[in-house]
Amino acid sequence: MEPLLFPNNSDPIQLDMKDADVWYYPAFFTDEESTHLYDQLIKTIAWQQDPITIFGKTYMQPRLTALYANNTKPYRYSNITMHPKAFTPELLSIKNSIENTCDIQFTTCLLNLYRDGSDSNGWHADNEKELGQHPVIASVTFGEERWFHFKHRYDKNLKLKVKLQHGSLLVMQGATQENWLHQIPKTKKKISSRINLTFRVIK
Ligand SMILES: O=C(O)CCC(=O)C(=O)O
Ligand SMILES: [Fe+2]
Repeated sequence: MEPLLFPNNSDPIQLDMKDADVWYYPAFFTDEESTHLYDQLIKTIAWQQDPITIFGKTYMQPRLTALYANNTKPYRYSNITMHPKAFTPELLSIKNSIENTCDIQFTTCLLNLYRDGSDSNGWHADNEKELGQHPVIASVTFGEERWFHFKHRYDKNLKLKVKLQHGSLLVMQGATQENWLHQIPKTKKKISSRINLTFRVIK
């Protein structure tokens, strides 16, 4: 798979993906802001590790997660039901910055903490019923860079990977979740932690 390489600036790049609408902002937040936000989020978020059930088997999730929102609506995926906590000041400020760009009001943020290269997120689409049709998912990275893989659900020749940089924003919208799956694979490299925030609208 050919990796995509990007200049280090804040101009958005539309990924060349059939049946999808995906934008990448390599440096949405400055390096300094990103490091500050990483340090705050590591300390202030209520990170938890939940058991998940996939095809009838129960495992511990290979990463830590947390859910925050401006309402009390639960989010259900992989047989887990998460109940949100109220947005923290840092989450509200990040949400505000990306809302100005995405022109949409997010209700909810699902956070992931990949502690090292053995933490991962398997192939899936963000297509839960409560996200509605054609959801906008805005995904922010702080800390270690990780590869983000896409594969088309029906045209098996179509795949690509993007290295999500410290301070970057990836926006998936339109029919992306209907037609593509995504994952964060494990890596054998000795790497440190990555925080990911995915802002969503829960109806
Ligand atoms: O960590 C990431 O960049 C992806 C997270 C993700 O796909 C999800 O939480 O649905
Ligand atoms: Fe996802």
